[in-house]
Amino acid sequence: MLTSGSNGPSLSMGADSSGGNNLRSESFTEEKYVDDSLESGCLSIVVLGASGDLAKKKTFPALFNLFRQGFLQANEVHIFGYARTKISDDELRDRIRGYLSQGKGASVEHSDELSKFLQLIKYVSGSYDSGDGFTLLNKEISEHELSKNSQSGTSRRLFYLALPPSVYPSVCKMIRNYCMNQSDLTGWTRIVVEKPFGKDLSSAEELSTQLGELFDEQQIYRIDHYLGKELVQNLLVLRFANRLFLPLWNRDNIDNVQIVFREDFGTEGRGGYFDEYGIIRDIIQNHLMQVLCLVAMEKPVSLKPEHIRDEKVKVLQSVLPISLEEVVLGQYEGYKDDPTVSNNSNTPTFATVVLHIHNERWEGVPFILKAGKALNSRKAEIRVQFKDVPGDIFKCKKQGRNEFVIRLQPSEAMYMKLTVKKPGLEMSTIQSELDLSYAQRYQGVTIPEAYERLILDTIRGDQQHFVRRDELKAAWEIFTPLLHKIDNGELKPLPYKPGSRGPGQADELLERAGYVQTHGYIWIPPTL
Ligand SMILES: NC(=O)C1=CN([C@@H]2O[C@H](COP(=O)(O)OP(=O)(O)OC[C@H]3O[C@@H](n4cnc5c(N)ncnc54)[C@H](OP(=O)(O)O)[C@@H]3O)[C@@H](O)[C@H]2O)C=CC1
Ligand SMILES: O=C1O[C@H](COP(=O)(O)O)[C@@H](O)[C@H](O)[C@H]1O
Repeated sequence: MLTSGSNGPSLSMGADSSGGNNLRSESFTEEKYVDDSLESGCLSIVVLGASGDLAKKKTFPALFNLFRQGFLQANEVHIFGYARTKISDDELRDRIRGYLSQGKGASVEHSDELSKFLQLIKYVSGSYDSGDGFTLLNKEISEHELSKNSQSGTSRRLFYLALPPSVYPSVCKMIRNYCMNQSDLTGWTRIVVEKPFGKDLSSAEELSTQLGELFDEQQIYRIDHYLGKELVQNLLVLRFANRLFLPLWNRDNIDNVQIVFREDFGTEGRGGYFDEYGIIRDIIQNHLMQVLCLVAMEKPVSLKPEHIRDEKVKVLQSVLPISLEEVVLGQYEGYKDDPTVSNNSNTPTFATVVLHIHNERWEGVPFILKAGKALNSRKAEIRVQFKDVPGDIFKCKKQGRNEFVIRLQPSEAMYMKLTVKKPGLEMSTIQSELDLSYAQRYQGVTIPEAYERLILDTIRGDQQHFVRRDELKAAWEIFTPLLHKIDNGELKPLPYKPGSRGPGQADELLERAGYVQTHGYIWIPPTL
C-alpha cells in the first residue's frame, strides 16, 4: 500500500534519533493503487477463532498496535471475536489482555490505550457451520454500523480466519450467506485466510475453488507473514532501486543462493499440527518460496500488486522439478516423544532442498532452501554467494568469496562480505564487511511486526503482499511430488541431535551445490 490515505499516519520508519537522515520519507505517494473513497468510514473487524492461539498471540496484538499508532480509529472501528467457546466479552478481553501489553514498545502508559482498545471488542459465540451464530454476528455488526454511520453510510467488513483450514469452506459460506456488507452502503467485505492453504496441489486447488465460488480473488487475502517482515519488504527496493545490484544479480556473477530458516526449539505444543504437515509444508513451500520469488523475479512493470504477483508466478513456473539427489530430510531425536506425534512418524523437521530456475537470469544457479526445527540457532537469512574473481592476482580465493547476506531475523541486518587489504604495512588481504545493522543505523526506530503491516494492508485493500491463487498453485506444483514421496514413506528423514546443525548430509549437499564456506572470518560487532 502506497499511501496512508485516511487511515492514519504513514507506516514509514519514524524520526532518526541519530540526527541524521529523516526516515519519515514519502511512502511512494505518487501512485495510488486503491480507491481511497472505500477506505474510510465504519470498519468491523471480525476475528474468527478468537479463542485460539493465533488470535491471542498474533491477531489481537497486531490490532492493538495498529490502534495505538492511530491506524484504527475508535470512532470508526469495532472488533468482534467469534468462536464456539461460550465466554463473555469480558472473558475474551481477560484472555487476550496479557498478550497485548507484552507487545513491542509497550509500556505502562499504554494501559489507558489498552482499556480503550479492549472496550472496542465484542464477543459472539457460535458454531462454524450453522446459520444461528452468523445471523447473530451479522446483527451485532449491523447494529454497530447503524450506531456509527449517522452520516457516512459505510460498511467495511474484514473477516480474519484464525482457524484451521478444514473449516474455511463452511465459514466462508456462512459469511457469504449471512454477513456480507450491507448492499445499500458503500464499502466492502474481505476475507483473510492463514496458511496452510491445503496439503498438496489438489487439496489447495480444491480449497481455492471452494473459496473462489464464494468470493472474488480481490476479496481474498492469503496471508504469508514472511511477506510482512521488514527485510522481505525491502527486497524489491534493494534490487530495483540500487544501480549497484542491477548488473550483478544474475548467473554471470552469482554462484549460489541460500534461503535459510532455523529455529532453536522443537515443535513443543504444536506436535499434532506439525506432524500432519512437516517442515516443507510449514516453512519451505510458503515462507521460503515467497522469499525466493522476491530474490529471483524480474523487475515488475510497476508496483501494482498484480504486476508484482505476475512476476512472482513466472519465477515459480520456471522452477524445474526437484531431483531427489538434491534433497536431505531430517527428524530430530526426541520428536516422537511428543504424545501428539505418531510413534512411526515419517515427518521431516528439517529439510534442505536445491531448486533450479530455468530462465535466462538464473540457469545454473542453485537456490538452496534450508529449514529446520530444534537446531543450534535461530535465524532466517538470504545468503547470496558470488563467483570467484577470475585471474586472482592476490591469491585470496581461499579466504572466501563475496557474500551478500540479508538477515531477516533476529537483529535485522544486511552485510556484504568483501576481501580488503589488511590494514598495515604488508600487502595482504583479509575478509571484512560492509555492514548495515538496523539496530545501529536506525536507532530508536521500532520495526513493525509482520502481522501489523499485513492487517493494515487488508484494511487498505492492498494485495501486494498477499499470495494470489496462481502463485499458490505454482508453489504446490513444485513440492507436491516430493511431499507425496515423503507421505508414502519412500523417503526417510535422517535422525539429528536437537541443538545440532541438522544432518551432516545437508552440509555435504550444500558443498555439492557449490557453496564455499568462508573459514577464519571473524566479525567484530560494532559497539553502539
Ligand atoms: N551485521 C551483522 O549482524 C553481521 C553479523 N555477522 C556475524 O558474523 C558471523 C559470521 O558471519 P557469516 O560468515 O556470514 O555467517 P555464518 O558463519 O553464520 O555462516 C556462514 C555460512 O556457513 C554455513 N556454515 C556454518 N557452519 C557450518 C558448518 N559447520 N558446516 C557447513 N556450513 C556451515 C552457514 O550455514 P547455516 O546457515 O546453515 O548456518 C552459512 O551458510 C555470524 O554470526 C554473523 O551473524 C557478520 C557480519 C555482519
Ligand atoms: O508459520 C510459521 O512460522 C513460525 C516462525 O515464524 P517467525 O516469524 O518466528 O520466523 C514457525 O515457528 C511455525 O512453525 C510456522 O508455522
